[in-house]
Amino acid sequence: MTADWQEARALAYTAGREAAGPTEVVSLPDADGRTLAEPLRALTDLPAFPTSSIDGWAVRGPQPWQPVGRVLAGGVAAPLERDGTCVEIATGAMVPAGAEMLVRVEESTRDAAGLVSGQPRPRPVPEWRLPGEEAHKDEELMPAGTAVDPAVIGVAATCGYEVLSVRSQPRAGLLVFGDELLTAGPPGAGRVRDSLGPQVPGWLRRSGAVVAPESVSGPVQDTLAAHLTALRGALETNDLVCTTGGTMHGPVDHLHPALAELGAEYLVNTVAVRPGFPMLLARVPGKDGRPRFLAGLPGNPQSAIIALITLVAPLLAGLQGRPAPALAQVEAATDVPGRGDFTHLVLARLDQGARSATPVGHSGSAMLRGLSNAQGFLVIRPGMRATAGDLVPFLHLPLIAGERP
Ligand SMILES: Nc1nc2c(c(=O)[nH]1)N[C@H]1C(S)=C(S)[C@@H](COP(=O)(O)OP(=O)(O)OC[C@H]3O[C@@H](n4cnc5c(N)ncnc54)[C@H](O)[C@@H]3O)O[C@H]1N2
Ligand code: MOO
Repeated sequence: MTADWQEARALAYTAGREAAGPTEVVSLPDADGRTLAEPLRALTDLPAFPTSSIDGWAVRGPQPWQPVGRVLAGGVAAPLERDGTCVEIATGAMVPAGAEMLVRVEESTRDAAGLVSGQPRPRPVPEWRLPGEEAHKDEELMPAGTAVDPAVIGVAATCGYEVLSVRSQPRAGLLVFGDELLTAGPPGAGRVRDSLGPQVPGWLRRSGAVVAPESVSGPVQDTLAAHLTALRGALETNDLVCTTGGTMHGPVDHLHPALAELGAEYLVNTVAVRPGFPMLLARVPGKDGRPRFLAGLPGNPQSAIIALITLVAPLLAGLQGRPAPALAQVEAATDVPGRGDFTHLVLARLDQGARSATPVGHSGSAMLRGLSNAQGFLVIRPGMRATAGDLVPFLHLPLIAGERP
């Protein structure tokens, strides 16, 4: 049955969550781009000890102060036991017990006898960082499901972690269907270039999947036998197999018959969205007991990318244990028509501040020029239309920062 667009996204996400991959323990550098499988907790107070934020003197009692030692970053300071004494201290060094103030070196003097005088900066602004100022021991700093980026890795290192528990990365493959497709040279004489084989792996990777080069193949011959062989092979080694084309019921559309042969269970079979209507998502039992997924992307190139961000991106988010991809809200810069009972996804370009979006040209479902000029889609829900100035949901393409400024 045709699913509502929002429901289809939710179904895909839930199916992914239910099949989320096992946990792996990886080194901090290898955790980049992965997802926390457990909350990240502070292992100690942070800072773990009172830490000088200046180069100068740690002093006790009234001045002048007799220097009795020196403490550098990395050292353990002996306590200051008597009034009228101080130790020389470096930025990052542990403040000795007994110290009452820190005096900056440039705000201090030494007399001929070596005694130090100076003006400590008045409290409550101490010149040192107090234990627990940034985090308390066992405090949750980030929940499970957090995407690991370089800053998260930095926090984990600050806390003292060497490894992180992360979700395994879903492995995805791609099978391109269509005897009319060329893999080299310009289109003509009834044939078109395959524009999905070269681009879909990039979108999958940006959505968190690992795509091995040997898991991308096509064009697969337009016969049921060839489809079955290719699908069985791809499902052996991948958690998710995307196919392009053949989602309809034309004379050489073999996807549905192949799914029947494989005993696949449809989670979504057509979505009330324009473009992209014939997209599908199915689940196939894996030999190891874990389910495999099959996403059928329609052949029209823009429709295929819409199916990717409608079904595949939420599925991959679920498989990685991440939150479902959220919609933004932006102002429609112009009037945007609806599509009756269908959700209308309208390729649009965000303005500099990403507050408003303007539909782009060349956005037919068989075209890709508009896609390469947009950051995502304005979402016009069934029965709706937008008037310039209305706040409208916006679905981002999974672009990396800086890719479409
Ligand atoms: N009788 C009907 N026919 C069609 C309907 C319909 O409702 N009734 N819907 C149309 C819509 S909408 C779409 S979308 C397509 C989806 O069809 P398929 O998924 O079966 O895709 P194909 O027929 O294989 O190809 C459609 C179109 O896309 C071109 N194509 C396919 N793969 C690629 C590729 N990798 N790179 C570039 N271009 C590709 C293909 O040559 C066709 O032009 O069905 C409509 N028909
Ligand atoms: O639904 Mo088709 O996917 O409009 O081009």
